[in-house]
Amino acid sequence: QKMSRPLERLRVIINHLDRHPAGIARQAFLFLFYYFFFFQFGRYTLDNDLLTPEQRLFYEENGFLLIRNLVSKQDIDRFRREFERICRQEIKVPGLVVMRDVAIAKSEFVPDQRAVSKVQDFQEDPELFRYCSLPKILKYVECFIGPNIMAMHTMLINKPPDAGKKTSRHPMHQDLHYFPFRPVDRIVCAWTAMETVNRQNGCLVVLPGSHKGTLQEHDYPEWEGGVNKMYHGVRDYDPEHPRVHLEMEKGDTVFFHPLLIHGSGMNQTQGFRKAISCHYASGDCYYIDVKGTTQENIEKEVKEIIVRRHAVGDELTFKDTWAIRGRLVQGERISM
Ligand SMILES: CC(C)CC(=O)SCCNC(=O)CCNC(=O)[C@H](O)C(C)(C)COP(=O)(O)OP(=O)(O)OC[C@H]1O[C@@H](n2cnc3c(N)ncnc32)[C@H](O)[C@@H]1OP(=O)(O)O
Ligand SMILES: Nc1ncnc2c1ncn2[C@@H]1O[C@H](COP(=O)(O)OP(=O)(O)OP(=O)(O)O)[C@@H](O)[C@H]1O
Ligand SMILES: O=C(O)CCC(=O)C(=O)O
Ligand SMILES: [Fe+2]
Ligand SMILES: [Mg+2]
Repeated sequence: QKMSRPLERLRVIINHLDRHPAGIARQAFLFLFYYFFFFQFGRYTLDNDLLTPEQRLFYEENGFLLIRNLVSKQDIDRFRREFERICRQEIKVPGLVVMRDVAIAKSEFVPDQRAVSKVQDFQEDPELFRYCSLPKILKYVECFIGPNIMAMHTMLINKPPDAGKKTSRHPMHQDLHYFPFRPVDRIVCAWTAMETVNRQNGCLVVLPGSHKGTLQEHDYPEWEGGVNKMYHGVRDYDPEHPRVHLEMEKGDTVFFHPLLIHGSGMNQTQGFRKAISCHYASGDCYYIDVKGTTQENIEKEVKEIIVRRHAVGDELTFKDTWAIRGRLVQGERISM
C-alpha cells in the first residue's frame, strides 16, 4: 500500500535533513515530524508492543490490517464442524439468528449448510464463541481498542454459490451503520477466512483510507435480482472508486475499522465460502440515541424483526438489543 502524500513528503524532508545534520531547521523539522507521526498514530491505534511501526502506520492510513496465518487450522476445523452441527439441527443455540439467502429463502427447507448463508449472534455457543476469546485475536484487538474488550457482534458467513441473481454479493457498507455505540475508533472487527477466499468465491473488497471519512447514508442498493434483508449499502456508491480485493488463506485474519467501506463480491464457485467474524468494542464505549441520524432506518428494521420474533413491544430499545448480546472477553465492562 502507498503511504499518504504528506507523510511521504515528510519522509523525504527528514532524509534530506539527515544529510545536513547541523542547524535549528533540522531540530524544528524533526520535532514537527514526530509530532505529526504521533498524532497520526494516536488516532486509530494505541501504544502497544505487538504491532510494528509499519503495521501501525498501515492501519492508521488504510483502516485495516491483514495478519496472515493467525488462527490455527485445528481451530478453524472445529468451528466448521460446529457450524455443520447447527445446520443439521443437531444442536439448538439460544439467540442464534440463521439466515438463508434471499434467493432460496422461500424455497423448500433442507437441514444442511446449503440452506444457511450465515449465522449471527452465536455468543451462547461455547465452541463458536471460543473464536471471540482466542488470545491471539485479543492481543491484536487490544492494540486498536484497549484492554477492556466486549464481543458485541458475532457472525459465521457461509456465502452460497450465487443462484444466478447476484444476491450472494454484500453491498459496500460501513459496519458502524449498525452500531448505536461510540466512540467509533474504539470499535474493531476481526474477520478470519475459514478457507481460501479469493475473487472467484467473493472475497472482501475494501476502499483503503475510507475510515477517515464520516458515516454515510445507507439504503438498499437497487439490484434487480434482489438484496438480502438488512444488507444496506452506502447510498450513491461510486463503482469507479479504487478498491482492493483482500485475497486470504485459511486462518488469515483482517482487522478493520467500523468506518472502512467494504463489501464482498459474488460467489462464482460451487463451494460455500466461509468466514468467521467478531466485532469488538471497548468496555468504556457508551450507547447513543440514533434518532434523527442516518442510522434511524436500520434501527427501525431491527425493531420490526425483534417484535416479530419475540412478540415484545416498544419497551425493548435498539440499545438493549446490543447490551443483551454483548459479552465481556477481557478486562472490565464499564459502560456497555
Ligand atoms: C456489522 C454487521 C452488524 C453487519 C450485518 O450484520 S449486515 C446484515 C444484517 N443482517 C441481519 O441482521 C440478518 C437479519 N436476518 C434475519 O433476522 C432473518 O434471517 C430474517 C430475515 C428475519 C428471516 O428470519 P427467518 O427466521 O428465516 O424468518 P422467516 O422464514 O419467517 O422469514 C421472514 C420473512 O423474511 C423473508 N426472508 C428470509 N430470509 C430473507 C433474506 N435473506 N432476505 C430477505 N428476506 C428474507 C422471508 O421470505 C419472510 O418473508 P415473508 O414471507 O414474511 O414475506
Ligand atoms: N451499486 C452498488 N452498491 C453497493 N455496493 C456495490 C454496488 N455494486 C457493486 N457493489 C459491491 O462492490 C463489491 C465488488 O463487487 P463485484 O464482485 O461484483 O465486483 P468485482 O470486484 O468487479 O467482481 P469480479 O471479481 O467478479 O470482477 C461487492 O462488495 C459488491 O457488492
Ligand atoms: O463476509 C462477508 O461477505 C462480509 C460481511 C460483512 O461485511 C458484514 O456482514 O458486515
Ligand atoms: Fe461489514
Ligand atoms: Mg466479484
